Amino acid sequence: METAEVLAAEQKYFDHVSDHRERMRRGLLEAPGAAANAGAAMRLRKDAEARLERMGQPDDAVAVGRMDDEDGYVLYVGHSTITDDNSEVLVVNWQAPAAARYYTATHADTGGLALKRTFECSGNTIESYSDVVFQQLAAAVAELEAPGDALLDDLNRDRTGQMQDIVRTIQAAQYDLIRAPLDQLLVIQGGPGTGKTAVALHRVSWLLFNHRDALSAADVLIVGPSPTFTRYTRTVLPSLGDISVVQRDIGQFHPPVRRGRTEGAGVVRLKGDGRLAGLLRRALYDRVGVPADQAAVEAHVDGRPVVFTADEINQIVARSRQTPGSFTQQRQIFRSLMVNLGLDRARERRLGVRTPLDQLIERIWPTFTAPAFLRELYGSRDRLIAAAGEEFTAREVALLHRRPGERITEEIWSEADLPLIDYLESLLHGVEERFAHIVVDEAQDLSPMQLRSIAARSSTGSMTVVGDIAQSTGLWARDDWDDILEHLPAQLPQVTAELRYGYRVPRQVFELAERLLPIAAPGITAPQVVRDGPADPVFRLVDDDSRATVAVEAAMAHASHGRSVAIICPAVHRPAIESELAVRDVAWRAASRSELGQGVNLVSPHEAKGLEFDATVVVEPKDIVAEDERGHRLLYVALTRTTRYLHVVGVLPMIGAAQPLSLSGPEQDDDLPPPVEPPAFSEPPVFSEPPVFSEPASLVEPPSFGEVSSFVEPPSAGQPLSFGGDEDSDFPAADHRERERPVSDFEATRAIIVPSVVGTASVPSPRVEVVPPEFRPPSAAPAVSTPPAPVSPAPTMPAPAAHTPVTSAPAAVAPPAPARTGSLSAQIVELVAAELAGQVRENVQPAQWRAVLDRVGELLADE
Ligand SMILES: Nc1ncnc2c1ncn2[C@@H]1O[C@H](COP(=O)(O)OP(=O)(O)OP(=O)(O)O)[C@@H](O)[C@H]1O
Repeated sequence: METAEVLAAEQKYFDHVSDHRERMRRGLLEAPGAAANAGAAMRLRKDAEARLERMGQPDDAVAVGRMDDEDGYVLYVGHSTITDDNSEVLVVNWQAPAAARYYTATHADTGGLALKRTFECSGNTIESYSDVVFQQLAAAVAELEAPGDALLDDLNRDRTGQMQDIVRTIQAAQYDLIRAPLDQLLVIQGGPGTGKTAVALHRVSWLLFNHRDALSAADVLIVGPSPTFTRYTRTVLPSLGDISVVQRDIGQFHPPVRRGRTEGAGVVRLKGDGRLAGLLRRALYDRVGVPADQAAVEAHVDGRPVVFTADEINQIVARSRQTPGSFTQQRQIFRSLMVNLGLDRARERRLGVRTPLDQLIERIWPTFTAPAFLRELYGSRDRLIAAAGEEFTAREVALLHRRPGERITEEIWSEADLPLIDYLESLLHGVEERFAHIVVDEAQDLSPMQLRSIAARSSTGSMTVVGDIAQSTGLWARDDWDDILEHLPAQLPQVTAELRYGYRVPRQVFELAERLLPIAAPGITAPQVVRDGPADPVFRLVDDDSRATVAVEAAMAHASHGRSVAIICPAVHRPAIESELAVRDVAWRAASRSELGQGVNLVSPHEAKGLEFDATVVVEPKDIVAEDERGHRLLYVALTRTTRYLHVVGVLPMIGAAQPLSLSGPEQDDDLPPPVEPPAFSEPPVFSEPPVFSEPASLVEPPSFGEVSSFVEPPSAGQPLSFGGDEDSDFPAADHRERERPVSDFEATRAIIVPSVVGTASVPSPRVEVVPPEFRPPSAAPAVSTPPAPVSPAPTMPAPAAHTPVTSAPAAVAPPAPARTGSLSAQIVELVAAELAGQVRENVQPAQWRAVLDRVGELLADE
């Protein structure tokens, strides 16, 4: 079939499915109103809300792709299952086992698939498609290893400041991690842009769907490094239909306190140290018991003194402390034991014991709030010394000591105090909110005390921990995952996996950034990038006066093309950049206020972690390097935030005398307005000899960051300095299409695209006309805890009109069978028994019946 015919046929099918989706939507909206009772209505409403969310908007594409097996059976894959009037499956949910082959099929193991088609849509209108023809793969692998058009199109799209789902183009290696078993602590290591965050979020959605008996949205916690990051990622799960997963940033685990104290690096580092847990615990229990210098204590019972010896009380304290539970629970035990003792002592006067003993009890075993306790502890050198024991030096104790605020309400807390308050809170009261699965993103930077906060919230030890050692910066920069894992739960197997292909950063940019790796993170293998970008990085030499102007103009030029652009700027240059933006009346967003989007964004190198933009302007690399003990890693982070364009703006030497950053020459064409005139240096910059800029960037091999003298060659005598090259070609053409770069062993080529060209005539059109009686999942089924059952009723596809008409009549919806083993059957029975029975009695309308039957069909299809 010709491309146009295929498109027309597919569109017809999409329209047909869309009609059914709207019918299902109406049914869902009406269903709660027909429930037999309020409880049933609430259940139906909750279920309907989640399904409506997953279903998406009426103009969203009904499917992301389709697969045809070798027998010509066809199944469409989408965000949600859509069935027709007869409960035949038109589109199957991406998380369902039946959809697995769409993601797992490779040229080496096709799983019985002949073709995989991925659609590019605008709304529910198909704009193009790309086909993977598996039969041709093996022969073509050697010559044509490249990512597919669908993936490239997704990677090249404009960024909006909100992360998008990747259901359409999940790669096989990513899919393996998405559906990895629940009962483990899975570490996903991967370089910048390898899809760690995307995989972790899709994994949550997959787990929720496939373990719905054991896991509900409320059982899952996602922890990000900052509010900005959480805002950036928080729309992905709702777009997958998972609306109520708890997403927090690491600074949110504590009772409400006033934040804003700044502290020196030494203090911050010390407060993150795992030894603090021991110190706090000792300090807390140091407050319990009869002071050593007292042999006895006296209480008054009905006005008469009653004496208790220190020994007998301390024995009760010891007994109470042996009982498992929080400080507060142990205090309850202590209190009841003391009351009994008091009653014994005042046997003849049984009344009146309670009030006076409570005062005594409070003296021996005081009650605290976490902030109040910590405030007192910081304020008392003696208490700190006592709790420090042999584990801390005098200098460390001095670092912790501080003058408390006048009142507890006036106390200002630092970020490093928060995990300590949280830990104290857990000692005092236990952890109220615990989760069966926790995702930790950007885990490589977390302090032991932060990791402890997270670990305390795990009820099972099941976690997905993602990060990149090469991007580990800050005071707790790590070189090894073991340093992180030792603070996380160990009751389940700890499994480490790696993502090896970089999807975000274009080749030209990554070739620059990866030169930092030998210094920044020796031993870490760079990810393999999957595509070329539209332009080489642009280097702009500036002086102190022109830096802000050049950076802002570069950003404005990109913003004028509707791109999201980040000025990644070290703190020392931020005021100048802000005032330049103000002078030019440029509206901009601050990552520090969690605002990200199209146009100009101002982002610190630390805030940039995990984020991405269409273009980035990295300001003064040497000052980024100076901003962190692992400054080269921080620069690596900054350089790897762009999906397309990179500008580096700085004075020479770019990252310090010992590690010059390469300066390249003229950039590729762009239709953007010419950038600002490069600064005119009255004298050569820091080097004795300035570098050449006259050659195209692509010909100038950037030097290694680690080499002292590997700067590009000096210009020939008399040659004018041409910073940034051809002034009219500072930006690449806006519509310049990124080139596909052949990548050997690219994971997508496990399902390699042959020929990955939209509608190419050489692709034999797959047969879609035969509607099989059933579409069975592959025998190599995904690793879920229960083996996938054959789909029933069969998710057959009624062919669109342009296709050969359906040859077999769709099966009627069978009445729900009695409960089999397995949750889905149970759910179906529950639906039918609890809802339908009631509805029948109440003369429910056909549309409402349909909603329930649709649900039954979906459940069966998903199973
Ligand atoms: N299979 C895929 N299909 C389409 N886009 C993808 C795929 N995998 C990753 N991406 C895209 O690549 C970009 C980087 O992904 P993500 O942010 O998850 O990477 P990361 O490994 O977490 O990066 P970082 O280390 O910088 O935090 C995102 O835009 C994401 O949507």
